[in-house]
Amino acid sequence: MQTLTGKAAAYKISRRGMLLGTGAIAALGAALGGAGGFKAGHSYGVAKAQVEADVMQISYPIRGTNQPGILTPQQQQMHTAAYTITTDRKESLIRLLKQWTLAAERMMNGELIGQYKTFRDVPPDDTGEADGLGPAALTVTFGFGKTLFVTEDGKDRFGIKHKMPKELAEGIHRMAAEKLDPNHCDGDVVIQVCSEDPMVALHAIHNLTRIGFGTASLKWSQLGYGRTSSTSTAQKTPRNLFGFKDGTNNIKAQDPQSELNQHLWIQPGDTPSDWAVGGSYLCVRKIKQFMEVWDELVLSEQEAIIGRNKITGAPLSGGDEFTQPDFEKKGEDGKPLIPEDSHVAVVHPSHNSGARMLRRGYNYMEGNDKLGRLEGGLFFVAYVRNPQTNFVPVLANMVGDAMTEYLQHVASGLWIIPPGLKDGQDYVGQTLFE
Ligand SMILES: C=CC1=C(C)c2cc3[nH]c(cc4nc(cc5[nH]c(cc1n2)c(C)c5CCC(=O)O)C(CCC(=O)O)=C4C)c(C)c3C=C
Ligand SMILES: [Fe+2]
Repeated sequence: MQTLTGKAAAYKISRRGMLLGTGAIAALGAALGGAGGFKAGHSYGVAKAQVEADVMQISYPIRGTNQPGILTPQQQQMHTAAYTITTDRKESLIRLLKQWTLAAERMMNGELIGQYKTFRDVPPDDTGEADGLGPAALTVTFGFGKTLFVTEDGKDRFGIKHKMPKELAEGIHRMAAEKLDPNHCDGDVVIQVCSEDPMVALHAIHNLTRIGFGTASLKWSQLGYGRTSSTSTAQKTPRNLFGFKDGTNNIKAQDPQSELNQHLWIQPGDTPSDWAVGGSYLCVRKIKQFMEVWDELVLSEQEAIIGRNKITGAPLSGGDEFTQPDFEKKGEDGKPLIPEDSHVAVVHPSHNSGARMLRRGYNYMEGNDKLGRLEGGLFFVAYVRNPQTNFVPVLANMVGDAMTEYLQHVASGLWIIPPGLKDGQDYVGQTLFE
């Protein structure tokens, strides 16, 4: 096993030593959106190609206080996979976590994960489909499910049950509008891969799954294309499949550290023996959106259901996209301008004991059903410090949400996210096993 090299810089663009930082994605948006004033034709084509090439060179480090892929500027592509650990031997699990960590670091650096072209008489270590593409802002984020700590029949196979936080053990209870497929829920280990390039994301899960053969078997996997949140103020707010701006009032990397500590990162005293300080919880809901029904609602109905203007994203109480909603403000008819059962009113922190979450979801589209209806929706992803205060009650409140009629929750999952890899550590989650 080779040791990890680590990276001191928060992130880098290797080619031409050009640092773009969180503005890189904004620069891409500005150039591609024409905001920078590029004229049509040759110069636009050259600029677009240049920005795309630069984005392919963005790389993030695996080492740090927190894992990458959470507060990292949200990338456009996602491939998330959940695995069943098929061994009962702790040493085999740790060996797998070391191999996964090393492979993740290599791929995040834009490197191949082992010998690829050298020996013609053995299968190459790397599956190869991202050769030459660059790191493309790849992040690999690991999480541990309840069943890694204790199996469904109560077995403590890795001797870590005493380190399972009660917030994970409680899970996510049954909710309104759900028809969950158990084969697509939870999992012993989850790996969330995000990138600006679809092939780079697919390649990472392909390689990691291959490394797991014999120790970890793929339970389910999910592709997401088109982010539905922003995690940095430098990013333009994207839209979801109902056509609304999504991710406006999200936790962002630029928020005060005190706010991030209160709502996002696990703090001392939160988990047994503090093994997960600097970690978080990953809460997932795969939500089918009934687009054909939604698309026939008149614009004002759609806006009343969300509580925001469809074009600008501003709250119906007025202002611009980033004005805070005023739930007291009434219209001429004496009713609140933002309906009480609108999505924004139901999930807003002011109606949920101040609870906030970092949303990091993706649109998905998986063909169509037998009646020709699109099979698509939102792969909802939220990171929180405590799922039982910051996620589950908000989700439960959606029973009174006017949008719920147009949704069906089809999958669900909860995992604890270990902290970032520290110097001297050689696998993600090491503090859990020591
Ligand atoms: C339990 C948490 C949430 C689920 C599930 C959820 C599903 C869901 N949301 C949209 C569309 C929008 N959501 C918006 C805001 C918003 N949503 C949640 C939580 C859940 N959404 C929160 C906490 C917030 C922020 C509320 C606030 O502080 O103002 C918005 C408005 C724009 C924004 O701020 O992002 C939209 C639009 C869909 C379509 C959906 C399920 C498919
Ligand atoms: Fe929402």
